[in-house]
Amino acid sequence: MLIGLFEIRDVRYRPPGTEINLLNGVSFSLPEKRFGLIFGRSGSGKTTLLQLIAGLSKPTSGSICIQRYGKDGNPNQLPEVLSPEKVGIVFQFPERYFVADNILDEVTFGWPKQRGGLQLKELLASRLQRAITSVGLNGISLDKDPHSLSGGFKRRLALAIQLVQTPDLLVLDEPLAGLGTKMLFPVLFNQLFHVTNLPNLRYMNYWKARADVVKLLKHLKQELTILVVSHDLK
Ligand SMILES: Nc1ncnc2c1ncn2[C@@H]1O[C@H](COP(=O)(O)OP(=O)(O)OP(=O)(O)O)[C@@H](O)[C@H]1O
Repeated sequence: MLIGLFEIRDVRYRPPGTEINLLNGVSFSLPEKRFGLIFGRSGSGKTTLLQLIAGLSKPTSGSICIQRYGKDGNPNQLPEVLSPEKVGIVFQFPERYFVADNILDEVTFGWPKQRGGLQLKELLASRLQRAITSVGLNGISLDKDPHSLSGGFKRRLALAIQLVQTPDLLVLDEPLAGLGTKMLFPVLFNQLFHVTNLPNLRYMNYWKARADVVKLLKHLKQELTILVVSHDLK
């Protein structure tokens, strides 16, 4: 059986017009259908790396490719350059980039505008159905305004938007950012001292959003290769 690896080989990146390399010889590999985490302090270049992997900018040197290996562990063909169409990227705080006023338009925003044949329409409709189901949005009306969704459901929608494109690799920048981090103290305080008057439910909902997104990523990693960057190892 062939094993495919996403390989980042000695990648360097210097933004055009600048003198400093933001990335200096980054190399790693991630097997297909596995979950990878890149952990690093703020400003270490994580977002820059994801943007290169997603094809939003080009490495100054080095390569980003898929390499397939045979049973004997040797490459069985030339590496294939990772094309941007095969990568879905979910930015930090993806809800800030929502543009439509209903979920259906948001998910289908990047779809071909020209009139496709019935086959294309059926294909797109089935992809939409799969994406919506796999992120657990199927109970929600597609007429709903994306901005009215809860924090966790906004993240689900952001994932569905990418899944519709059926990427081979999904890269996520700080997927839990803004979901519950500031809520730790009130929840702990309430649990420790059993204060009944705190607006506990709201805090708990934030924590639920975090747990929901983690659960969803665990579910998605069965079918997809996922790479997450975060400054928060926990
Ligand atoms: N186009 C650019 N020109 C010059 N410097 C840049 C450019 N883009 C990013 N930087 C700088 O490169 C460094 C790495 O940025 P990057 O956003 O990749 O880090 P990060 O690890 O994702 O940080 P955070 O966790 O805070 O998002 C930062 O110091 C940033 O200010």
